[in-house]
Amino acid sequence: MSQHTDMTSDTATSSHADTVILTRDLCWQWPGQAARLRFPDITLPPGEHLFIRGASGTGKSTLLSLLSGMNRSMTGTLTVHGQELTQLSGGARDRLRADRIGVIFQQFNLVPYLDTLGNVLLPCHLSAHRRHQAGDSPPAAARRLLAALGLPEECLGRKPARLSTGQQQRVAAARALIGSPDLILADEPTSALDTLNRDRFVRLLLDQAANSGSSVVFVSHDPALAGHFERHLELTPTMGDQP
Ligand SMILES: Nc1ncnc2c1ncn2[C@@H]1O[C@H](COP(=O)(O)OP(=O)(O)OP(=O)(O)O)[C@@H](O)[C@H]1O
Repeated sequence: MSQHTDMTSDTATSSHADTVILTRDLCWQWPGQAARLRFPDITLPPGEHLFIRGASGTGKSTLLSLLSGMNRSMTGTLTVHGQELTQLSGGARDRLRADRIGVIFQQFNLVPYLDTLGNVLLPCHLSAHRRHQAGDSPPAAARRLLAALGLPEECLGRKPARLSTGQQQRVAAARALIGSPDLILADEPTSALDTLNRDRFVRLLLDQAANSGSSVVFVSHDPALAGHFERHLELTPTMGDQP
């Protein structure tokens, strides 16, 4: 049986109409896997920061793939920015993600042939909404974000292969933040960093998200990061839960 601890619903104070994420009874089964992943319900109001913790294999990345619309939940309901993702086509979910969601992947997924500025500006090329939100000069907005995240100026023209892991992480964060998306999803982006840099990065990310009013869902196996977040959710192993 699935045993999750849901602390978001308990602390939710807003109505369901006033949410960035609202999920009920989500589950997913990967092809070839006997166990079905069942996820606790989430109610996340605009501008709030949710920390999702769980050991390796408990389904953190899978849950983010459902929240971002990359995969479609097999059951239940999932509303992001008022749109029911389980009812949308793959193309419509891609559109919603481009316009409303910034994703920081575990391995950053920077485009190797683009330099730092090119990578950060990518969402503005994929979405007119994000371009509009980035203001009169998206390149200037990108530079401001990168400076706020502590990336040295000399890195702006470099491709990802010539950046350190911590620098790549800042580029990935700026790419997620540009154009002030309603929601930022971050998948263990700090796993390669030491404790001091990890805490600094999380603080910078959350401060920038707060500046733009973006909600954040941050997943990690590391409980030490929980103190940076006002909302918490724990995923626990499914213990052989069968369909
Ligand atoms: N593409 C896939 N095909 C088949 N099974 C998968 C796939 N991706 C993940 N799984 C399985 O789904 C379960 C949850 O994986 P997931 O990557 O979501 O966990 P996680 O909590 O993010 O793990 P980690 O902390 O190690 O990144 C695991 O049992 C994993 O083996």
